[in-house]
Amino acid sequence: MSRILVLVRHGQSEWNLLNLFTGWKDPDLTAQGVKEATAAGARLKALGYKYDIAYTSVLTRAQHTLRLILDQVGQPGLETIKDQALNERDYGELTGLNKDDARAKWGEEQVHIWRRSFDVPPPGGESLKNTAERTLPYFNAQILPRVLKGENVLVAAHGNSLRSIIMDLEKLTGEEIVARELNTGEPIVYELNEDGSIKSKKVLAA
Ligand SMILES: O=C(O)[C@H](O)COP(=O)(O)O
Repeated sequence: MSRILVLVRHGQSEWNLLNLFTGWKDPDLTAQGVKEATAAGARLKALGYKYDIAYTSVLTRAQHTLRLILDQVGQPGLETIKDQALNERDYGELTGLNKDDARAKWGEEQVHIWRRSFDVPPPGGESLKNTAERTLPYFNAQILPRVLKGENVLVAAHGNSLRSIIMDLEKLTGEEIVARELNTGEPIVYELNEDGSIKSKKVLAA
């Protein structure tokens, strides 16, 4: 029984490339993002796992990443569940703004607090803590039980929705998780024990 859980942030999106706060907006992958997702799939294929189910958000960049990975691992028809609980954190009024323009307007420190504090939400948006309040109930009710019963599960989602899940899995503090950067298209492969603790963890870096 292998109990594999793969978490992967989508490949580079059009708005990542333009340096815009994205949140719940729905840009697709860039050509570079397509390459990253395809390469992530090839690295997963080399591990040789077969997956029982996949989960993703309702946003195009995560779904497209998942499709490219499933093609690579030879499971293009795998059952996939899409849920907005896995969406990126909502960036509120920052959505669509250039990150450098936002720093010029509100100051470097304030923008850093909005991006990397645990519980200070940007105006009208979600903090990482607020994001965890929707991702974790979903993860613990829908995704984790499938892994614990011995299935292999792939999750393609977003920097901050995945951070909130990683925080819980790895038992990190708010301070520790906000310091963790997730690269686009870089799968993290966990093998879990029966009680949900981590047996092994591999980061499949490019
Ligand atoms: O929504 C966004 O803009 C990014 O995907 C993540 O943003 P961050 O680097 O500020 O967490």
